[in-house]
Amino acid sequence: MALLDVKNLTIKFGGLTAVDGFEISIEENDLVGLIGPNGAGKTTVFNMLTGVYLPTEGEIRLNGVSVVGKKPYDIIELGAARTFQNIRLFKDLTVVDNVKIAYHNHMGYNVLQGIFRLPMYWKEEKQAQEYALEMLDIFDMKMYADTLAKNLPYGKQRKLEIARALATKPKILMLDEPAAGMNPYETKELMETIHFIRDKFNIAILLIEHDMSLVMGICENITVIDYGKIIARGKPDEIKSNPDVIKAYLGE
Ligand SMILES: Nc1ncnc2c1ncn2[C@@H]1O[C@H](COP(=O)(O)OP(=O)(O)OP(=O)(O)O)[C@@H](O)[C@H]1O
Repeated sequence: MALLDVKNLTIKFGGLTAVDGFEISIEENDLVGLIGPNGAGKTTVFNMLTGVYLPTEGEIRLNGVSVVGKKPYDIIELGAARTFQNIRLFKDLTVVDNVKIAYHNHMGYNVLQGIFRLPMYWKEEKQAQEYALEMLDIFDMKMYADTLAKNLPYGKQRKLEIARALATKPKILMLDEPAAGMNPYETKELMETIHFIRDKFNIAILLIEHDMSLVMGICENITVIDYGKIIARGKPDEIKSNPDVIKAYLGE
């Protein structure tokens, strides 16, 4: 059974079919890319996979469980985490608190234990703090733990968003243009980090990206969409030389 199995995923906005019959099957530990020209429907696919949009048609199964109609929070609980094209952090919280918040669904203390600061509360808070610092360490960001998120440079805010998504302990991580706005050095570093977290946490990663060097450099398999439809799927080398893909990108 595939970790994520998507069949005939379709969504219509009024007269526009933004995604039309999208299909993908992702296994544990896969590192795959979703690419396509501007407005092709990539983010709309993510929005359906994560419960932000309700598909007009189609099926999405995560570990065998149908997630169509489920709320984003429930889909996170089932093991799918994502980042956004436009960074969404709690900008007035510290870096470490941003990560701790994501870990909260793994904490077991109840309201009373929390209000009265009972031992269970302290034990779990300590665990959350340690876990969050461990996440930050992976991204080489431990030294920013007490910095407010809004004061981080752009590239580090992007990394923090990934660290926060990882802290929900997903089985699949969906990254929406993680390298957007990064300089070439930051992009290269990010490629290494993405590879590293896939191996360390044994998770699958689905990546939307405009930066071709990043997609071609790390993805084992790539799906290309244009006007909401799949036009190609294959290994990076096959995609690079596919005439339909070249045509879509050059806008002939
Ligand atoms: N809520 C919505 N209402 C109406 N149209 C929408 C909505 N969300 C997306 N669309 C349309 O669906 C199409 C696909 O948009 P989407 O943002 O998924 O493309 P994309 O491939 O992610 O583009 P980009 O690379 O520019 O981010 C576009 O024509 C967009 O205008």
